[in-house]
Amino acid sequence: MTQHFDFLAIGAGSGGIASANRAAKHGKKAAVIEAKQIGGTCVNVGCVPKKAMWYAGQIADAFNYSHDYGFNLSAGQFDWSRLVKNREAYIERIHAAYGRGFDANGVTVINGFAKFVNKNTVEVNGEKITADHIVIATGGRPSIPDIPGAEYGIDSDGFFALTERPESVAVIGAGYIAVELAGVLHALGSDSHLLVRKEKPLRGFDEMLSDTLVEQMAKHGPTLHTNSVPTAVTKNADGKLTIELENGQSVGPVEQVIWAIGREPATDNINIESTGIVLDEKGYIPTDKYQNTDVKGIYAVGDNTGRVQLTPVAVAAGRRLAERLFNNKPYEHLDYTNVATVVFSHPVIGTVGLTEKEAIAEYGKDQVKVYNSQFTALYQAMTEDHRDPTRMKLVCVGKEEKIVGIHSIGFGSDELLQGFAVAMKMGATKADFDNTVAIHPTSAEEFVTM
Ligand SMILES: Cc1cc2nc3c(=O)[nH]c(=O)nc-3n(C[C@H](O)[C@H](O)[C@H](O)COP(=O)(O)OP(=O)(O)OC[C@H]3O[C@@H](n4cnc5c(N)ncnc54)[C@H](O)[C@@H]3O)c2cc1C
Ligand SMILES: NC(=O)c1ccc[n+]([C@@H]2O[C@H](COP(=O)([O-])OP(=O)(O)OC[C@H]3O[C@@H](n4cnc5c(N)ncnc54)[C@H](O)[C@@H]3O)[C@@H](O)[C@H]2O)c1
Repeated sequence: MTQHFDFLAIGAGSGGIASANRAAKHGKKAAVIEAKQIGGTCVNVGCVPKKAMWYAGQIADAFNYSHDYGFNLSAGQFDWSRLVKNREAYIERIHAAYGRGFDANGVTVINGFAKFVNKNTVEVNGEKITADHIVIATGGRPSIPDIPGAEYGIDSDGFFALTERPESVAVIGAGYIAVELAGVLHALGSDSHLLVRKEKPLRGFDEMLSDTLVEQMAKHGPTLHTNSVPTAVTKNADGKLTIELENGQSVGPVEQVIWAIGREPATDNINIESTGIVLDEKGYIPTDKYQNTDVKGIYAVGDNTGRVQLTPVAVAAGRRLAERLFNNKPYEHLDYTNVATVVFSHPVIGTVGLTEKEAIAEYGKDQVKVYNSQFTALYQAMTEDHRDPTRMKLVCVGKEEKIVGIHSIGFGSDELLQGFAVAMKMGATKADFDNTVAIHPTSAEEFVTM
């Protein structure tokens, strides 16, 4: 018999789970269909395991500082497999918590791969399911380049599957994932190389952030190879890998090659054509600001819409969709501007709003005022070898100096940003920041004392 739901989410990742739970809380008969593991990318092969590995890197850094703080310690033998075991056990606890949440809300979980039959019907494990409202929340997957030997490399999913620490590794890419994984591997003792196609990583970020990252990487980070476009990967007799570059040079041999060159939407294999939806040229699902596709009753949220690819964005879009559909809020939608984000690099970056360049392009040079600050965080000021500068920038516009960009790199930049992002979203000016008494001694206080 065909099962029917009020609301059906294809994909139980960040967006699917959030929307289905919210629909069920409003009394709707809701279901999620998941082909792999509940929690999707973020929980299983993204934010969560990445942050656990990043914390391991932070602990390794703390060992390096410990002597200056009076301890006679060294990192000693690091057991990668124990870290992975504990990380995966934590992820299992998250799966269980999601299960309890579904039970409490009355959301049905269907395991299997869903394909559309028509705009109201999907097929899973040979069974048909219909729904009044269907949200496509299928996320994305890592891209692999089309070059000889690319298959010798692994992607971020493969990184999380590693059961041993590679002695040497080349990470290819210049975005979030590349700098995060290269930074973690370096901190945990692998001989790490980061290969970027142009002159530096994180080129879309404020120059101050990317330049500081490059400067500190040169002192104690992975080896950065700029202008390095891979053309082939070759496997040597001992199993090690060498990356051939367009400029005639090569990098390697290394034990592992990790591709971190971007992600593609998981929309190509769900028979979406049968619904009448037409994908854009990159395979993303076009949606309006209400997450509506061109077909009535079908919506899309999260990474497969080609907007900001972050978990809280998928969650917020999914929840707002359910609020709009089932809680009498016809105009509820997500504002995609000024989304704060953290790059868990070494050192960590927190950023929200416009870069200095973007602000000048949008408002004109005479309208933009920038405040910069550089200092050594007290945590590192105590250490002999790691007195790296923390750098912060406020980008302000107009006579009233409305804050349109907040950028920070250095110890604590991750945790300090959220509150400042609230202030910026509320329209704070530089004077509002100045009127706020500082919390001392912290790094965050620098933003109200510039
Ligand atoms: C290495 C890495 C680190 C990241 N770190 C961060 C971070 O620190 N902070 C942050 O905010 N974001 C981070 N992200 C991004 C974040 O994980 C994504 O933005 C988020 O998971 C997107 O959620 P989603 O619901 O769109 O898709 P996903 O979480 O990818 O979920 C989609 C789900 O749909 C399932 N699925 C796909 N097709 C079907 C089908 N036909 N039938 C049934 N099920 C299907 C998939 O198996 C998957 O479980 C990271 C991503 C990666 C790869
Ligand atoms: N901390 C976080 O919040 C976090 C962490 C990881 C991922 N994410 C999200 O996931 C998304 C995907 O991350 P990502 O790092 O895969 O993508 P990305 O788009 O951030 O970066 C991909 C990089 O690969 C480079 N590249 C593309 N093709 C290449 C090629 N053939 N050879 C060499 N380099 C190539 C690009 O220039 C780009 O710099 C991010 O945009 C982000 O939204 C967020």
